[in-house]
Amino acid sequence: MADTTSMTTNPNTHPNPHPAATTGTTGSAAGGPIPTVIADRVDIVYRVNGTGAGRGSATAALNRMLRRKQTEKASGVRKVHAVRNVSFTAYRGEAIGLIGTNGSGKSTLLKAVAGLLPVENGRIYTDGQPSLLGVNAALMNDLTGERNVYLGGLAMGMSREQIKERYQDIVDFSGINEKGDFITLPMRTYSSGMAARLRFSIAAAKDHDVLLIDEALATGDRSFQKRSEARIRELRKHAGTVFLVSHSNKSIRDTCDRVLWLERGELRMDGPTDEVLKEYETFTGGPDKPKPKPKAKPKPKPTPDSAPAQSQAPDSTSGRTTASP
Ligand SMILES: Nc1ncnc2c1ncn2[C@@H]1O[C@H](COP(=O)(O)OP(=O)(O)OP(=O)(O)O)[C@@H](O)[C@H]1O
Repeated sequence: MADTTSMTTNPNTHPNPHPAATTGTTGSAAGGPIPTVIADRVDIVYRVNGTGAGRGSATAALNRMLRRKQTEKASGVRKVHAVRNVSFTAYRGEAIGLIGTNGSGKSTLLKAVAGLLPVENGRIYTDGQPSLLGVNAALMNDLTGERNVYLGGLAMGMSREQIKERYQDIVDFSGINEKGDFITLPMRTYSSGMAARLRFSIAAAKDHDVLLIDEALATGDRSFQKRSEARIRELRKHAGTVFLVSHSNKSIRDTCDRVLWLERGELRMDGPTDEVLKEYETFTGGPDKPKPKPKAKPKPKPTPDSAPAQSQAPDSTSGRTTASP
């Protein structure tokens, strides 16, 4: 089984295996664009235990251990082939959107680039340290926002001094304290949007070689999304590479100049944002416009005949659930 591999400093050691796959603006040094991530015919397969009879029970687990020599299927292991034969090269200074319908393999691919999942076949070469910022990034819910800023900062390799220096900026960027002193409350008291904002703010406090963002922008409100998009553009300027997984075509359009479209684990398209989104929107049945508000139905004019019928109709409050105090 192959695994994520660090690139050597000499790019010639691992020449770009698929130069034609790359488009868009690329950060470049005197010698040309500098590759930061190369995925070379990557397959990623999950193995799910306990799909046979007696699933989940201790006896089933014991049986599986004893019947090691049996085929995976017979011992109740099922394979999910999440990413199939995917190749691309990302360069410094690029912001790359990862799109695809649910279950198409976006998060899986991102985790593999971060080195958190092994690949079944192929190789992933990365230059520098990739950092995955997911909505489920591992901060501790029982700790205050403040403690989590330190925890997250330390986890990203920042020193205490650096975190202390940037602490106020992180809190201000997150907007957590806009509605009160929430930063001193445990994170479990935050709404999902607030928690995602704090995670993004912590991750964005550092300049990353390769920053992998999984849907974090979707949870913030519009003004936070704008700040985040501006920060992503800044990160790119500092010669990093940003990958953004999102179901919001608008976020992708505003932030990325190149898009990888995955479908059923396969790389369906790799190209400039507009081109790929155009095809994707045709595939999914149109751009992701905000849903129009349902128009209020014009009330029928009361007539003497209809009046009794109207009084029979359910009133507007029927079906509503009222929260008990
Ligand atoms: N831990 C896991 N164990 C087994 N299968 C998994 C696991 N995580 C994901 N999968 C499967 O891998 C495939 C790709 O999932 P993945 O989460 O990467 O898709 P995605 O494109 O990020 O989806 P979404 O847009 O819904 O977040 C799916 O078929 C999913 O069921």
